[in-house]
Amino acid sequence: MVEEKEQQRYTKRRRLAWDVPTQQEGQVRQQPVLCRHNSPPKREDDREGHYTYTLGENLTPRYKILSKMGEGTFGRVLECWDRQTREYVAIKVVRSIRKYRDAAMIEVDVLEQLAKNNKGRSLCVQIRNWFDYRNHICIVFEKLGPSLFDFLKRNKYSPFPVDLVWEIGRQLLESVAYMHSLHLIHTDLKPENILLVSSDFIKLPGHKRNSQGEISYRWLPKSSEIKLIDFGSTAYDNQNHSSIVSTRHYRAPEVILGLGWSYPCDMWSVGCILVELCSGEALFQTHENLEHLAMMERVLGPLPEHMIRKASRGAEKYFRRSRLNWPEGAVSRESIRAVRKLDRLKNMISQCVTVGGSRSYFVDLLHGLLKFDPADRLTAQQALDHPFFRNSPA
Ligand SMILES: Nc1ncnc2c1ncn2[C@@H]1O[C@H](COP(=O)(O)OP(=O)(O)OP(=O)(O)O)[C@@H](O)[C@H]1O
Repeated sequence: MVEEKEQQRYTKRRRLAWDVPTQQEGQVRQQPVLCRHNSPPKREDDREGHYTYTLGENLTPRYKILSKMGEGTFGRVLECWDRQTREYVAIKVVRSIRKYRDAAMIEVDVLEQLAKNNKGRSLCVQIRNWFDYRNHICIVFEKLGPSLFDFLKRNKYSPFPVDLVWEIGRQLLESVAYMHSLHLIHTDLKPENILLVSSDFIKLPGHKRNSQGEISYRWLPKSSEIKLIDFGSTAYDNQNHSSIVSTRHYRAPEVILGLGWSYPCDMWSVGCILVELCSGEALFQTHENLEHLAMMERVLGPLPEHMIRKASRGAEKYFRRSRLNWPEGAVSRESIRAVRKLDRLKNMISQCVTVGGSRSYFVDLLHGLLKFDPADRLTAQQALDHPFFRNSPA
């Protein structure tokens, strides 16, 4: 499922989710809907087990399908009109394949736990309903805005201002601290799974001009309020954690080395996300374990020897005489160049954050989140108590 996820990220990166033309939606809304409250005739699912639908038709008599909002490994997310509550909702229609149906039921269970109090409801996407329709588990969510990834893309991968990173980082850590307090580990934190609550944004003139001398514009969210989504890979603390988890770029070293993982794997992902928001680009742009570890060493220094010694059978091949087999083991010159292009964390951040005081706190926080040894990594609560968050960046 994880390998599929890695490929998915690339389809995702090309996909326009948030900027789907509204014209399409508008056309659909104007179409007369025949048999308003009937379900369409039953059709075959597509080859991947996705539900086949046409915009404007019903998903059960209650929901009318308006547009496609996104797609992931588990299924498609459709914008629908809920005739009963008279509100727009986002419905994840899960693929009709056993493993995804089972994972969806775990997601429903997790969502119900998260929604037990106001805090959870304000930090994580709210589930409104769920049902089993034509062998597809359908999870009805409150409708949220674009993901942080959509926003980065919209801004041509230019960095977020540091005060926005501060606001987003604080809320992200609060959601993760809340999940951890319920003994839940998200395991798939990434900018695609963090949604802005509102789709409203403002357009500001940037400092730069393009090659034709025109001013370039940048978009900023009107509200920085965010919520976590996608609990399909969430794990309970009491499970055996030896499998490969997380989308590649946000995957912690203990996962790659096969050392087993727990709450700290989420904290590593948070560290990678904060750097990405600040620089505009994924910190570790790689598809391959040895290159990934080499990138980590380039940015953060050498891996601790005790972690190398404990590396699983599958990961031993990345080391020679207790050190990373790099650059000797590199698959290509491009790979060596990609690693060499990276700078130490402190220097990377200095280029993106110019405000002196918050910069040194930020670097210190990131070093705490990106500690190789999961036992030394900051917990979500410790990160929230870090001076970076105790002092306003402005
Ligand atoms: N409540 C929501 N409101 C608006 N958009 C949403 C909502 N939930 C999901 N989406 C959109 O649908 C996309 C896919 O959703 P989600 O990540 O839950 O699916 P998935 O199949 O579990 O994905 P993954 O492959 O990452 O596990 C999201 O990236 C987002 O763009």
